[in-house]
Amino acid sequence: MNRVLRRTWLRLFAAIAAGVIAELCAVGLMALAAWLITRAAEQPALSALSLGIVGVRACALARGAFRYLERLAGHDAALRAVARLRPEVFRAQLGRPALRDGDALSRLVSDVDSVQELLLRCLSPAVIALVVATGSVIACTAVVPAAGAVLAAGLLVAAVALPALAVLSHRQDRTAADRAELAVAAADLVDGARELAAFGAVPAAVARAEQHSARMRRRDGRAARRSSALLAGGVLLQGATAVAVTWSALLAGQSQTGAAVVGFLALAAFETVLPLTDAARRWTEHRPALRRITELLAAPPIALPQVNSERIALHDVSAHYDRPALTDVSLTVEPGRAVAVVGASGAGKSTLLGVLAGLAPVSAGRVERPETRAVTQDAHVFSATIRDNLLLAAPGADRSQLERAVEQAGLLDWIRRQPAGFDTFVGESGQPLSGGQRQRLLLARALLPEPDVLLLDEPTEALEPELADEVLARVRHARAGRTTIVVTHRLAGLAQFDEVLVLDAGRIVQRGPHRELVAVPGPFRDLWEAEALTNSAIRAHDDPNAGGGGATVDPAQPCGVLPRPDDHRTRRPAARR
Ligand SMILES: Nc1ncnc2c1ncn2[C@@H]1O[C@H](COP(=O)(O)OP(=O)(O)OP(=O)(O)O)[C@@H](O)[C@H]1O
Repeated sequence: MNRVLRRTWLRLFAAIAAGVIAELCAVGLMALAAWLITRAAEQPALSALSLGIVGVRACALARGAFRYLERLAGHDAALRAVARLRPEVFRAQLGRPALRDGDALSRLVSDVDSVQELLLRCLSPAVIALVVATGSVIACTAVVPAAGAVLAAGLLVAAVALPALAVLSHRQDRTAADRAELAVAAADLVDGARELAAFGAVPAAVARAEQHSARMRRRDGRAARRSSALLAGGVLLQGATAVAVTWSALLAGQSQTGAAVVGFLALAAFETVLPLTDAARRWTEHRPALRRITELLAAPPIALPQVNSERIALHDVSAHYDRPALTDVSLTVEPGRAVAVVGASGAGKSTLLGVLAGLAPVSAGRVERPETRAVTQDAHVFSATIRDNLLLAAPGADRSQLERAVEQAGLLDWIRRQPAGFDTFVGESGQPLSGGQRQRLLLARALLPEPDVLLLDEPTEALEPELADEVLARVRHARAGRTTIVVTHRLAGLAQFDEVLVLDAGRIVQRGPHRELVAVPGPFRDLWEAEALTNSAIRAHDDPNAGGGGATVDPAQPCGVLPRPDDHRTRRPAARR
């Protein structure tokens, strides 16, 4: 953090210096004005007042000019700091666990903005207040020592006790949490409107959102009352201290002029110190953001995978999100091999693919890999034509290449049926695609540039079993001789792969050609047998005359879908997104 802000400190120092001069001028202006008024009441010769008149004028002009300079230099410094910090923060985030939701992402953006707030509305006012208050106390003490002590006491309460109360009051303030809850409730109402209506749950959901809103209103009211009380307390303290300072000056034998000068000086000094209450509240509000950014920047950089190898090799690679997702995985895939990755849900298949693609965090170990193309489950379909979506991967591809890619992905017939063909507009603001169409479009886009290494995460998950097998077979055929790694839940068609990796709880528990894995007892064989039993039970249910019991496992036969105890996706026709 310091490294990023280093070049900012000088500008910020200049801004603070300008702020200090502006506030000292404001204090001087008040003190001189008090002197001028009380001296004028004594009706001296005009020449006796001229110095005071010039002084008031000079202080007023200088105060305005230096306040302007302070704003200019302060905002310049803060904006430069934020401009430098933002790319650093994004860079630090690269390679770390992906932020899972928009809220976290926007926090990353607003966290950086908080630094600007902290510099301009907390740090700068605090330093200015400290210097000006000290200067005012010294000046007051020089005129009347007793009054200086009273002023010091008053300022101390305003600078310490009121901000402390503001911090305490802010800690009790749950407005931010309430706002977040209300936002979630509102998002549920909007996004889930159809489901709520279908289940007759709209009134209950609206009532819940209204409860949040009412609670927030009540808490907002309480917070506003607390902050007004602190404001009023500050103003009362300011007045009481000014009166006490004036009084103590008179008691010390000062003239009315001297007493008025220190009294007004005290009033002006408070003007600089009272904003500390608000600064303290802001500090409490923005400090967590500063902590998050400091931690992110201080964390050691994560080594990104090396992209200079012909083959893919993982050496004792581990990957963590908030808990381990891959543990000590070692793997070599020579160029041209076709590898299938199977395993239960949450076994770490997508993470492994992400590591191979350089998209998932590596917390230990070493990755060697060539340039890869990866199709992740949440790959994006752009609001554009089918052609534009495809050309994104290979801008120079001609029509026959486009047709070949979509044919391999099993989408050519559907595109031909569209009136606009390849010019059909799809995506957010275009024609809605079914899960299977979307998935095949993404697959075609990945196949189009014919990459040397292609990583596919469940590329046929949303397709009907027969079509899924057909598409996978076409992909294998099209990719013959090129490295292809496919995460899949379907056991059918695995015989086409050179090797099958079985993952369990983040570790590779078995690997080898399909025929070898299925021939020996082990995790893969268990999955295979379980699948065979499931399939025969389904067949028996569909056709009671066919007989369902006593299923035998024939390693030569495809099994269908890999069973997962908690799996709902095998029955779900649409893609996850
Ligand atoms: N971005 C993430 N942040 C935090 N945890 C994650 C993230 N992605 C995956 N995980 C966790 O890592 C573990 C492995 O997840 P992964 O998606 O790799 O499994 P998978 O075998 O592909 O599962 P599935 O078959 O359901 O897609 C899981 O426990 C999952 O909850």
